[in-house]
Amino acid sequence: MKNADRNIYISNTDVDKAKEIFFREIGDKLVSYEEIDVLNSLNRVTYEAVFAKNSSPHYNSAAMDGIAVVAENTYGANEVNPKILAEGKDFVYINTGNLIKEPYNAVIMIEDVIEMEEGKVKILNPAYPWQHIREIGEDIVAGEMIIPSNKKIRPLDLGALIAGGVEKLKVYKKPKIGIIPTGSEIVEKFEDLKEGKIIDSNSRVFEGLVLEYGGEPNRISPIKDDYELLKNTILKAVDENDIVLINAGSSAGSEDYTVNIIKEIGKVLVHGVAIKPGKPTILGIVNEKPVIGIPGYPVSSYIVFELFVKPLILKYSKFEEKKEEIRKAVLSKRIVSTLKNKEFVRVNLGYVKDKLIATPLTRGAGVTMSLVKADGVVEVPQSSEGIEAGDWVEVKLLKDEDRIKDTLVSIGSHDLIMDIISDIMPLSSGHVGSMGGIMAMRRGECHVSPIHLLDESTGEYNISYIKKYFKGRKMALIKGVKRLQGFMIKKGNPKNIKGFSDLTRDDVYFVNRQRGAGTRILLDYNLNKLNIESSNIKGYEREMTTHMAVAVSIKSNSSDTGLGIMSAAKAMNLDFIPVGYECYDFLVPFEYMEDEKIINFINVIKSKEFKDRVTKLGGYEFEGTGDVIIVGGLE
Ligand SMILES: Nc1nc2c(c(=O)[nH]1)N[C@H]1C(S)=C(S)[C@@H](COP(=O)(O)OP(=O)(O)OC[C@H]3O[C@@H](n4cnc5c(N)ncnc54)[C@H](O)[C@@H]3O)O[C@H]1N2
Ligand code: MOO
Repeated sequence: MKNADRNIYISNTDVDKAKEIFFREIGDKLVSYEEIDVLNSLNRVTYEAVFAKNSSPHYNSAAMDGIAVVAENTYGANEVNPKILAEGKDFVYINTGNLIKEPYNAVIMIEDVIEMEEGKVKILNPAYPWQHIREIGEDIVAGEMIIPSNKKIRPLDLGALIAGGVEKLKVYKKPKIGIIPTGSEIVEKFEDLKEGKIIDSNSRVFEGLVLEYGGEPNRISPIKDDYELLKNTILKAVDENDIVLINAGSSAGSEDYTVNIIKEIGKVLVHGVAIKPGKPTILGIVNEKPVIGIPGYPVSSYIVFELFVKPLILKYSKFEEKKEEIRKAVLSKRIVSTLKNKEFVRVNLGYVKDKLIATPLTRGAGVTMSLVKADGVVEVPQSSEGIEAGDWVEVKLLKDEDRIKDTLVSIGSHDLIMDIISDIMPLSSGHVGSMGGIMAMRRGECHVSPIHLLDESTGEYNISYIKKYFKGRKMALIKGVKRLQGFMIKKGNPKNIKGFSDLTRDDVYFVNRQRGAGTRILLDYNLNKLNIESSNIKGYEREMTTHMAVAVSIKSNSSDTGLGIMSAAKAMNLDFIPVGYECYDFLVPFEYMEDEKIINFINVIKSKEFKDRVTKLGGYEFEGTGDVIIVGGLE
């Protein structure tokens, strides 16, 4: 395919400008209402105020179980001169809710009625008119407004509408959203998931979001990249829906047809928005209906949905938009950005003292998990080339702030046990290596730093580093786990790797950890000891930030070996050559030791549940786990 046939001329329209162009074109013409049965009205939004047809109660009714009497006939009753009443003449028995018939005008509770012979009762106190009677309209008076316009009907409102005799009412029409997943590689069923195929997850996310925002999703099965087929599918969807979403095929691939089809059958208002992720967004109109081409990557598709589709659905459904909760936070890790676009960076959040700390998550547009794990989103403006660690940023909360307040913030070395801890207690875990953790702790940006730093002169772990970097400050080291470090290798060890000296072989490709990672220090320590030049190791410069990333690199044949923990090797079904146990401990400023989050944390790592689950990972030992060593301060 020639470039001329591809859509390589994607624009870079500012996001606010794109919204303005799009929403101006759509206007209000599509908002409409329908009259529906009250029984189907839950969660719908009223188009106009609803007034009661009937009063409730619509007859005078007994408010208590007892007898109905004529109040005036009971006057003068007292202990000395009780009144004797005859059934059928002076009173009738009545239950709560029963109709009060003429001439009765008061109810005496059964507890105050003394039964005598058949058909006779005695009362010791008079009744006053209308006592224990619910009069007509006590609750709702016919003609009274039950709920105003633009109100979402809750179960309680539904009750009041029915009580008020409302049988039908006008509500905003739910917008129908046609959802078209596209791509020859996209499959719907797990059994079709062969190599090169991708399961359609995006359109399921859209379905859920459409429902949440008050629309009616009409999803179809994924369709192949075929111009005519896609064109006809879009035309049909436009015919049957109010808004049409086409997922993937929005960029410059040889089979990205969407933009040309919309051009042919309608109008493309914008192709290319200055956002990351989400750049190749298409905003178009076909037969006066909005048609949106949403980029295929899952994170891109979610962000584009939230930016352009959500406000559109809300405009029709009149569901109220939840107020955005914006907070100021300190960034714990640098974000590099470009001047080309506004970037949406997913972050973990946690409060350290009164400071909200934002730790950026992976930024790849394909990493759905960065959204699943995110507590908030930081928008890096187009005018910014990045944000430094320690800078203040604005963050939009995605989770409840109370939960964020309960979250323990950990920044430092990565280990699989952090996932287990975060499954037992709220934990935000940033992976920047042991030294990165120490730096973050010095800046006051975390409660704990998992570290495993080998002192090359003494062979001891962690203590000397704490003394060096926290001079004069009282720190606590919570003993964590002993974990087995070693070489991860492919199953069966096809390259016959035995130890560090094999790393310089011509046929061995190594994958390294980032500078400052404890595992990197362990490697350099051993290379030094054995007089091995790092420049002779192929792949020494390739840095990964987690053990699992190293394991994946070996598993996927990008490299032959790397240093890492046994549990990561086991998780990826790799073989493992042990190098030795190291101490993976948790550094905490002494003043936080009373903090409930730290107390909880210690309880968690001492717990049987934690130890059982970690043991299953393989390669861990528990020696004094949870014990506290005080380092520094006034000794
Ligand atoms: N030469 C260029 N290449 C690309 C550009 C560009 O400007 N020039 N833009 C890149 C960006 S940014 C994005 S975002 C993607 C968007 O691509 P498309 O919208 O055309 O989508 P595809 O290429 O078909 O798919 C991308 C990715 O998403 C997966 N996918 C698609 N549909 C689904 C679904 N329903 N559920 C889950 N995942 C889905 C698909 O398999 C791909 O992995 O283009 C870049 N390329
Ligand atoms: O715009 Mo794409 O969504 O950055 O990956």
